[in-house]
Order: sequence, then structure tokens, then C-alpha cells
Amino acid sequence: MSDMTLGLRGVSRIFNKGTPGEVRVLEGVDLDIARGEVVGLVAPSGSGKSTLLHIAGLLDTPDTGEVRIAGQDATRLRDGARTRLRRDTVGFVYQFHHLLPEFTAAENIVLPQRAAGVSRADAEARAAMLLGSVGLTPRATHRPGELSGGEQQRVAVCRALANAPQLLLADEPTGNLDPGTSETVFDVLVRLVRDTGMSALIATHNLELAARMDRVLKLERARVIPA
Ligand SMILES: Nc1ncnc2c1ncn2[C@@H]1O[C@H](COP(=O)(O)OP(=O)(O)OP(=O)(O)O)[C@@H](O)[C@H]1O
Repeated sequence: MSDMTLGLRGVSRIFNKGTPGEVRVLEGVDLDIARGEVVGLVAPSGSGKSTLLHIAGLLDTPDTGEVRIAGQDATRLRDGARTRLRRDTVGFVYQFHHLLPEFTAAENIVLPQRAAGVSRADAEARAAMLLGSVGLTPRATHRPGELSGGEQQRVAVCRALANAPQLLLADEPTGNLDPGTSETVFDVLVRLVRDTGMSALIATHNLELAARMDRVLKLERARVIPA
């Protein structure tokens, strides 16, 4: 098994190529994340953070370059195989929770497991365990609209970890929260990542939070470099 959870080689992404509106967002990006490594990504708004995370998480494909996840070259896979690799290895946390409003906190964590073929009993047990680990057992039957912003985001963290991904990608996971709540959600996120030994790439504007990670990178002039 590869010691690298994520490897990008020479990744470029150019929107509206060859037109007056051409945007060169990523150019020749190289990035490796080792197993168990927690890496911060600090980048100004509009610099290509989301584009990079989408490519790393197989939601978008680069114009050139290679994306390897868990030892597999994703750029060579057909759509169905890419989707399966994403489902089995990557978890996402976004700035806004994107929980399904009509389902309870527990159901939001059960559903991705059911989609991956886990039995209802096992999925419910894992959802209960995850909610317990972020201090939300008393909120398991609440719908997202009945939860605070910090609680919603803690549920979103549990959902991202539902299928025990090898790689967690987080795009400003606390960007929508006040400083105190942001701290709590961030602590929960990093603790769960460390406890399970997964790798993470966490984009944040918050330099204090970024400093707690193993390594901090920045995105500058379409390249990823040490911060
Ligand atoms: N589908 C697209 N078509 C054209 N341009 C795009 C597309 N997606 C992103 N861009 C442009 O690429 C640049 C990077 O966008 P991206 O969303 O990756 O930035 P970001 O760093 O995540 O910004 P923010 O922090 O504000 O979300 C921006 O200038 C954006 O306008």
C-alpha cells in the first residue's frame, strides 16, 4: 500500500481556455499528503482553493497532470470507477453544512453508509458512535433546522467520516462560525482525523487554526508552496 494518500503531479486547471475570459487557476501543481498527515491550505479568496480541493476529491478533472489517491491513478479511471474511488476514500466538509433538511442528524450520517452498501443496523450504530464522539448524542433525532450552526457543522464532520475515508478534504469548515464555535468544530475535526489516522487537507483563512496542523501550504500565483 502506498504511503501517500494524495499525490498531485503537474496539475493544471484553466477555465475558458483560449477565450478572453481565460482563468489560469492552477498551473503545474505538485502536492503530496502522506498517510496520517494533516495539512493546512491558506489562500486568499479567489485563488483557486475550491478548484484544488475539487480536483483532489475527484469532483473535477485537471486539464493536465495526474491525481493519485490511495495509490490509484484517478486520472486514468472511467467515470464509474472514479465515483466509487471517491465514495470509498474521500470525505468532504464544506463551509456550509449541506445536510439534508428533511432528515435527522443521525439519518444524515446513515444515508451515505447505506449508499455504500452498509447494513441499516451497522450504519445506525456508526452514526450513533460518531455523534457521541462529537458530543451530540442528545441531538441525534433533531433535524438540521433545529440545530445551531456549530452543531450542524459537527454533524457535517460526522457525515464526512461516515464511510471511514482515507482522506478528508475541508473547504473553510469553520468559515461560517463565530470564533468560539469555530474553535470547537475545528478541535472536533482534527481530533477525529488524528484518532482514525486519516489524512486531511484543510483550507482555512484562520492562521491560528492552520498553525496547529502538521504542515501549512499556500496557494499563490496558481502554485502550491510551503507557507
Ligand atoms: N467553472 C468556472 N468557470 C470559470 N471560472 C471559474 C470556474 N470556477 C472557478 N472559476 C474562477 O477560478 C478562480 C478560482 O476559483 P475558486 O472557487 O477555486 O477560488 P477560491 O480560492 O476557492 O475562492 P473562495 O475562497 O472565494 O471560495 C476564480 O477567479 C473563479 O472565478
